[in-house]
Amino acid sequence: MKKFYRSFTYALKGIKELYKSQRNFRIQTNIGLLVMIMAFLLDLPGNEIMWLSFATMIVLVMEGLNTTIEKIMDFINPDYNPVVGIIKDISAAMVLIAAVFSVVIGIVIFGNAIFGLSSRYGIIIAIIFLASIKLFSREKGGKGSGKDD
Ligand SMILES: Nc1ncnc2c1ncn2[C@@H]1O[C@H](COP(=O)(O)OP(=O)(O)OP(=O)(O)O)[C@@H](O)[C@H]1O
Repeated sequence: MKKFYRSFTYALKGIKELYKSQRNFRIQTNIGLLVMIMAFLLDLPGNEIMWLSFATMIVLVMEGLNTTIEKIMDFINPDYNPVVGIIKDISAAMVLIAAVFSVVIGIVIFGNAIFGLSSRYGIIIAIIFLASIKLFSREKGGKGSGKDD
């Protein structure tokens, strides 16, 4: 039990470090808090609260992972290196994907609860995002870079 308590305090230290050093983590925490307060005030059903909690937490988890990867890369290779750049970019991309997922969940749930909107608006955002990935990642050959590992 003592060991569990110690691990918990280390984890809290990590959260404190993330909150103090990462602006994005602070913003995401505040948005998450707002989302949860709104869910409470709107008295949303349990399954919607679960989706909103999942969406909020996954963004915070991905931001933590992104920060960890950035710190590891800066530690093992403080100089400019294109591979480090690619690793950091991909790491940031994962946060963006989680954020878009959260926006889709937010639009579906709050859109319906506040404005009576159809869930289709959430689907539209997801389609636009996924289509944008294809559109902006197109190479001349039309099938990505052809450099898959
Ligand atoms: N050592 C490096 N070599 C090559 N490119 C890098 C390097 N460090 C950063 N970059 C590029 O700059 C971008 C931003 O990196 P950085 O580590 O500053 O992330 P950040 O999101 O600004 O971090 P922070 O959370 O500290 O503000 C990376 O996604 C990458 O494209």
